[in-house]
Amino acid sequence: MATSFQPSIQSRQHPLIQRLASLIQATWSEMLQLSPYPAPSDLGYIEGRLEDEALFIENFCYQTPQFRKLHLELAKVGNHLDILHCVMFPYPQYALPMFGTDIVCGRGTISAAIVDLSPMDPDRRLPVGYRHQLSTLAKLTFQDVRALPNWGDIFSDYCLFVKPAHPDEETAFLQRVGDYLHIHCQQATASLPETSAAAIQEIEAQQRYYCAQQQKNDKTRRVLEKAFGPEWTERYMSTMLFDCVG
Ligand SMILES: C=CC1=C(C)C(=O)N/C1=C\C1=NC(=C\c2[nH]c(/C=C3\NC(=O)C(CC)=C3C)c(C)c2CCC(=O)O)/C(CCC(=O)O)=C1C
Repeated sequence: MATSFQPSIQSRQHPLIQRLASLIQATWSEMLQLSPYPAPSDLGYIEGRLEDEALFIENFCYQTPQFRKLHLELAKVGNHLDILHCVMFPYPQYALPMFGTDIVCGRGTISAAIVDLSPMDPDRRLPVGYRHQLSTLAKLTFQDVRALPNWGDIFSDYCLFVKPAHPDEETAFLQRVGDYLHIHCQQATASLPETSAAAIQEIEAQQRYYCAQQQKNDKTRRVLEKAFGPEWTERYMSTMLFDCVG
């Protein structure tokens, strides 16, 4: 498991991915009490073959008092597919949303840029503190807003899913990810753990549902299966990318 934020892949990826990876690292380092995450040692830095191209994956994992796992992943397929993936998994004792962002860049063009604070509440609403802070953010307009897939019922009303049309939209997306991340870290470090077993079980169930839905993303699965096969991909998606608690 890589333990420093000096990714060897980052410097060869699309500028927006490089900027977002740096923003995530800076925000985590400044706002959270990071400690190393004990992850499977064979999943820190991975190489595979996708048809006749190399697939490189680099994983950075941490934990904090509120989050059982902070996961930043940078992936590169040959020289035509760059990916940034990030999910923050709260301990089920904390009634916090799941922060997730994904950027997919094909042949130098960002085709998918998504960020969300996904509610873990049964009524699928974010905590009132989040809604209050999010409502103060300036409204953004993008030329190409993308439709969520069917498994995307986990995302909130604040989900931003776009294909940035030009560098200004890439910067606007980056800044909005920074806004969500800042609000999330502020809310998380101010939150107190639940004590009710029933409430904790409900949060755990919601987290399992989030992971189950994310594992239905066949666009992710297909890229990984081509390089590593179905068995390895199933293990990777269920233990590294979207490992549910329990
Ligand atoms: C918080 C949200 C979120 C998180 C955390 C997350 O992991 N995915 C998330 C969302 C999300 N991703 C999507 C798409 C794609 N994902 C990949 C691949 C990878 N993405 C990875 O993270 C990895 C591991 C490194 C790989 C390999 C590719 C190739 C695409 C197609 C690109 C495109 O459509 O232009 C879509 C659209 C799905 C659809 O329209 O059907 C959504 C909604």
